[in-house]
Amino acid sequence: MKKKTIALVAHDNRKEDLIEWVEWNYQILTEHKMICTGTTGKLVEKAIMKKLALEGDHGLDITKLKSGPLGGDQQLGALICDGKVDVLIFLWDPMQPQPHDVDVKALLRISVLYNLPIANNRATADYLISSPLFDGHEYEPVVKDYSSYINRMG
Ligand SMILES: O=C(CO)COP(=O)(O)O
Repeated sequence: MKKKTIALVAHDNRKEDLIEWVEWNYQILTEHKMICTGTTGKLVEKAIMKKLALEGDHGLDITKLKSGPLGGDQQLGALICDGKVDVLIFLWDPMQPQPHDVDVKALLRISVLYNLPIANNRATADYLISSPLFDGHEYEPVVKDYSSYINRMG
């Protein structure tokens, strides 16, 4: 089975939700690579370590980017442009304005542009993680052909 790279991101008011979801799904998640924005990553790592009763140098495949408002969303967007992310679980907060709203919008836009499977709420995250395409299958999203746009002369 080819490991997928799962990006996990949650705004502060949605972190509890994401961690609960991670606790439900840690067995599947730990079969893949995880990449998170900074604070989310620390919480995800802590939750999985607790589930697996791990300590210290745990060997989990989890990358922590910068915190979202400090550029983590943009780092993740760049990885998506480079085809380095397979799935994005991004529980964003619909009830609170974010100081980095433009970065959030950019991350969502780039995810749609590259036809990335994205979940912005737990129900969709449940559907994604239980899809046969999530575990055990290769899946290459079809990306629209932008060559005429790339080759335009202005
Ligand atoms: O703000 C975020 C996404 O927009 C999440 O960042 P943190 O995981 O660092 O809290």
